[in-house]
Amino acid sequence: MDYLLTVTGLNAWYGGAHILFDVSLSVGRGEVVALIGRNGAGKSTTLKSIMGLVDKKQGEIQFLGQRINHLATYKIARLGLGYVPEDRRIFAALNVEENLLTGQQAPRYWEDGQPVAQWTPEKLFELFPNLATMRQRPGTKMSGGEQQMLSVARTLMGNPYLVLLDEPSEGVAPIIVDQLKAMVLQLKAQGVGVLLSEQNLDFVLSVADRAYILEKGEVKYSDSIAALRANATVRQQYLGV
Ligand SMILES: Nc1ncnc2c1ncn2[C@@H]1O[C@H](COP(=O)(O)OP(=O)(O)OP(=O)(O)O)[C@@H](O)[C@H]1O
Repeated sequence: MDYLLTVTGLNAWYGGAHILFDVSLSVGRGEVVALIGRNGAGKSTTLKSIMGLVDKKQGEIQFLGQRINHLATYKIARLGLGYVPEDRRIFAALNVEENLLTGQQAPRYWEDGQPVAQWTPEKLFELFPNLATMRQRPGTKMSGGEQQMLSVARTLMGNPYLVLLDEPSEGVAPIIVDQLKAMVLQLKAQGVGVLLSEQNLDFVLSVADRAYILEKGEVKYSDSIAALRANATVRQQYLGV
């Protein structure tokens, strides 16, 4: 498989604290890959490192065959790597439509000339019907789950080849979790890659193709979702479920 993203031997530090130890992973076109592990395992740090948001790191990160290790975050985003941070970061003073427009980027094409999934506010309102009912609502007057949807939708406005999703289901009502699952599957169907950090195993089992389990900053297990589903010992040992 041609990978959209490959991470090889990634180490990361916050100040003097060594957090990630030789993390390697890959995500292919149309592939949903889960990064799972308990609180503090290093999932967010892995995604932040890929996006150039961790000051000190070592290792190799390639996106679409290009080394992105030393690029500024905004340049990485403009290459078509979308990122939805755990804390959502929507613009509180802007309404839903205005927030969406801040994420807008030009259409993109795969190497073979096929268009990458191209998003407009109207298409996103079909995908997230809740947002369609609050187009003029400011960010301050939205629930956490609605903000989560908006944060994902704004990232999709950049027509990314690949999206990094940091714990999208955390603290979100079940009906919105269902919409987020459907969204991930729709991205996959359109060939977009997804790297999903999640603690919600049900979410992972519903949408992912493969999974990596992180523990204390190291990849302890990596296999297909079918294998993870069948392996109660690994699930119990690393995830406690
Ligand atoms: N800004 C920071 N400064 C110092 N240490 C940090 C910082 N952010 C995270 N850490 C530490 O790095 C480790 C990994 O955290 P990280 O947020 O990547 O874990 P996670 O798997 O995403 O967990 P969670 O679900 O709790 O976010 C933890 O020990 C955490 O305390």
